[in-house]
Formats: sequence, structure tokens, C-alpha cells
Amino acid sequence: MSAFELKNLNDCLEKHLPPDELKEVKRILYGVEEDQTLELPTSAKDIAEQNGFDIKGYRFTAREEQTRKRRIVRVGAIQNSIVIPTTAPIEKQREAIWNKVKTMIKAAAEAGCNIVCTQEAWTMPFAFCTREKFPWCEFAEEAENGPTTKMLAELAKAYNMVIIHSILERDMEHGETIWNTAVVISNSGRYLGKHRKNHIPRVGDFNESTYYMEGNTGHPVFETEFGKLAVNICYGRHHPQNWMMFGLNGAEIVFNPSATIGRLSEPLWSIEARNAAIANSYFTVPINRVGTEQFPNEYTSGDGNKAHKEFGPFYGSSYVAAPDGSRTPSLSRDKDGLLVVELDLNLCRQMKDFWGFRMTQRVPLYAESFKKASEHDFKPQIIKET
Ligand SMILES: NC(=O)NCCC(=O)O
Repeated sequence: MSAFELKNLNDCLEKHLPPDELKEVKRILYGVEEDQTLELPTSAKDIAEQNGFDIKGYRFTAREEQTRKRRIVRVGAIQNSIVIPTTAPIEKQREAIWNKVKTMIKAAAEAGCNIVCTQEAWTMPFAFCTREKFPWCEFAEEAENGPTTKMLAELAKAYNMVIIHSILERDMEHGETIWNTAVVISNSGRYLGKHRKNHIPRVGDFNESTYYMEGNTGHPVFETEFGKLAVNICYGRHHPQNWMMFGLNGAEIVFNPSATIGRLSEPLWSIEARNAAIANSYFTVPINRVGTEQFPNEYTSGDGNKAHKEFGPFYGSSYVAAPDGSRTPSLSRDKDGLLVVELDLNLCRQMKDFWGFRMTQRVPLYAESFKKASEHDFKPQIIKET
């Protein structure tokens, strides 16, 4: 472990690089020619300062069209640590996180956000590493009628904001089983629907398969006043076909609420959601929690590491990527933060027209290939010297 731990790459670049070099580095790193800073209202910045979280604003532009008005929306991504020890009563832990995130949602409203998304399983510690069922399964709640959706629905209506939040879902219609689920609340305050995590990890301390199965909701796209939205939950970001299906269903912004740690996935983090934005001509919003979480009992994960009680550090670094391949700087690796990004949804179709990736995607070819590859007697298409 290096002695120096970088907190925020963009801050480091801005601190050490002369202006001309910084502009060129940002052009190559973020794919932007001009400064993409979005000035935010003082009221939003004051809330952030008073409550000790970062707030950063950026904007993407698109060309002016003759036959379509711009479709400008503001997106808020929230990354945060848990608040009180994991040994506290469940409802106290959840309430403490609620209070922190409600303040961040208020700042997002002050900053003019039309849509806000949380990180994965935002109401609880990421306790799936422990493989303990109790008390952690008690964090599960109904998607539509649970206390968190009800609480957020009031905020969604008050702020005229679509809120997407990722929780542990208790499925009352199917034997009270548990799912990893993203819930979408309309800006009218009504429950719009949910999406269950399609791909469940079996890597490192991510022992989530102990708690829930692969999702059964397909690839829903939620048509809202602020665009067609979808949610690719964490580990699904490693599966290009998962991103692709949201695109085939017409998504314009795909949120990626996540929880992941540095030494496992950080080299991949800046690549996967950005590539998905390019390949599918839509915006992506990868969001990761921050902090290191301590659990009451030692645990192991069969990966050779010694028994330990902590999980983390989760490296935050939330950002937004655009269909033209550009992206925003990341939020910090260790601090609570609200990322506010203004974007023009028209850029999605402009990139489909420019690059033609949707036109040249050849879905029938891959539908046939996938069908063959999924047969029990599949023979890989290998040609070798005889
Ligand atoms: N929450 C989750 O799926 N994490 C898996 C690890 C990773 O994909 O980075």
C-alpha cells in the first residue's frame, strides 16, 4: 500500500499542472475541448459546505438542431459513507443515512437537478461481505411500499425531481425473498417501477449471492419527463450485453449505482461505464460509495486473505460519461459528494447519426450467435491447422 493515497485525481492535476498543460491533459483525459464547469447556485454550495460534503458541477453540450429544441436536464449523483457504527440498531443506522442523504438531495434540488440517483444499497452498510443473515437482512424493505420509497416520494414531489434509489428489496409477493433492487420514483411523487440487479458477483468479499439471486425484471427503461432512464446495478457494469439491452430499449441515461473497492476494480472503473456510453450512444452515471465499514465479526471470503472485520475503502470516484466519449472529472475517492451534471439529451441521437453504432450493431447476427452459444452442445467457432 503506497504511503500517499490520492484523494481526487482532478484536484491533483489542477494543483500541479500549468494552465496550458492542464487544458491539454483534460482534453485527452476527459475528451473535452472547453472548460466544462457548471456554476452552481450559492444556496446549493452553502448546504454542501455546512454539511461537509463536496459539490461539483459540470456540463455537456450538443449541437443546436433546427427541428428539435434542446432537451436539457440536470442529473445529480450522490456518493456517501455510512454514518454510525454497524453495531447500532438497524433503524438507527438507516435513519442516520437518510438524514445525511436527504440534505444532499436538498442541495441537488437547490442546484436544479431534475433527476437524482443514489449509490447501491444506499440505506445500509455493504454487509454482504459477512455472509451473515442477521441482522443485515432486516435492512430489506418493500420496493413500492417500504419506508424509504415513501420518504423519498415526498421529496420527489416537493422538488419536482425523479429519484432513483437502490435498496435491498423484500419481495412480499414471492415468499418475502430478497433482491438487490433499484426503485424509480416519478417527479410527481408516484412509484414508477423497479429493476432488479441482473448480474450478481462472486469475487473478493462481494458475497452477495448468499443473499439474492440474479434479477428477473429484464432491462426496463423508465420514460420520465426528463428522459428515458435505466439502471445497471454495479457488477452488471462488467457485462457489455447488459448495457446494450438498456440501449436497445431506448435508454438515454443509464445510472450505475455501485459499491466497489480500490484494489479490486479501480483500474476498470473509469473505462467500463464510459465505453458503454460510447457503444450505446447514451449517458452513463457510475456512482460508488466511500468509506471503510467495520463489522462486528471477522469474516473470510475464501480468497486467501486473513479473517478481517473491515470492508473497504470504497473509492467513490463517481462521474458521468457522454455518448460522444467525453466525461466529467470524478468526485473524490474518499469524501461524500454530490455531482451535478447538465446535459442535452439530443446528444444521444446526434451520436447515433454520427457514428452509426446503433445502425451497424447487427442485432440479428448476435441474436443467432448468442442462441448457438447458449445451447448445451455449442461448438466454439475455431479454425485450426489440420
Ligand atoms: N456490488 C457489486 O456488485 N460489487 C462487485 C465488485 C465490482 O464489480 O466492482
